Amino acid sequence: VPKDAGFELVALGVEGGLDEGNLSSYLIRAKADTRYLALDAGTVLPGIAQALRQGAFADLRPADGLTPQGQVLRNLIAGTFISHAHLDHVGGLLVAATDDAGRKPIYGLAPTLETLSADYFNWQAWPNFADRGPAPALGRYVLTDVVPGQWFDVPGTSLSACAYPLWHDRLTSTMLLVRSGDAYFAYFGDTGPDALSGGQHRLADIWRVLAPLVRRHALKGLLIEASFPDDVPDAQLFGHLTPAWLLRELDALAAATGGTAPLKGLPVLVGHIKPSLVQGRDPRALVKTELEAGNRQGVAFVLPVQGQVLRLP
Ligand SMILES: Nc1ncnc2c1ncn2[C@@H]1O[C@@H]2COP(=O)(O)O[C@H]2[C@H]1O
Repeated sequence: VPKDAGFELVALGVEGGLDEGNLSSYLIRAKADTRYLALDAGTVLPGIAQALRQGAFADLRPADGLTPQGQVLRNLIAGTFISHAHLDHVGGLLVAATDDAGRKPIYGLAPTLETLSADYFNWQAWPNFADRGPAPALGRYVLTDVVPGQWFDVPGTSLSACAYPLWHDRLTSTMLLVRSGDAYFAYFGDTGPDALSGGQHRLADIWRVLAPLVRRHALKGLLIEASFPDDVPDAQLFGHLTPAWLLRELDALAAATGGTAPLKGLPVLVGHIKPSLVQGRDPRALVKTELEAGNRQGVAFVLPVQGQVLRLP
């Protein structure tokens, strides 16, 4: 294994709602690379600012008369993957678009990009910074449909990636499997458990894909959601996971790999926890406690905080 294998992740936004300054967005790069692929874009510029305050992007050199925040946005983000077009996964990209560099790819499944185009980049909700839709199409972003199960390269990086559909209530969300050399990382957009999906088996299909990678320790980690603590009833999950449902899905991954052993120590990053407006309730603490209490597979749960840099060797 080359010593520069593996990934670096920067958490730009980690929460599952309510705080528009801290919504799902992560940057990922291969350790040997300079540039990142953004994984969702709920909160972008405030997340970059927070990461800079915490010492991220240490190799940044003054360039182009830009602020450090501007350099990261314009020069270090090579493209963006959108798991689904919900506002809390695209808002940061839209707001930053006025000052982003072109032409950058936005990757997503066809229906996701069609929603982006029709409902945001339409000159009514927002100027059309995309390369399709109502004229003039400014072309700063190249909407790039990806096909489930088909690998594509991310120009400007050594990454390639492959999308898999996920069940998310009334729409399709996406898992992106990211690859650099023989190192893999699985980024899950919002998803509910197979058992509540009305007979779909999106996660089971994905566990079958990931199992051989887990078995030979090529999967360096995964990032998945646990939106609500366990006391939220199934009928109010709206296509999301709780710790109990996530733990059951990890059992399914273990079964697909042929046992618990390969999962020991696997970094499982957990995001999209929804803050609560109820006095005294701390969903983040509840989710963490519930995950640790039920950690039958011995994975390494991590709850990233905004601005954190995570290294996955
Ligand atoms: N039927 C519903 N009733 C009330 N709230 C909902 C309903 N469906 C979705 N939501 C909320 O709307 C949010 C949209 O983003 P999320 O999927 O993260 O989480 C969803 C829930 O918090």
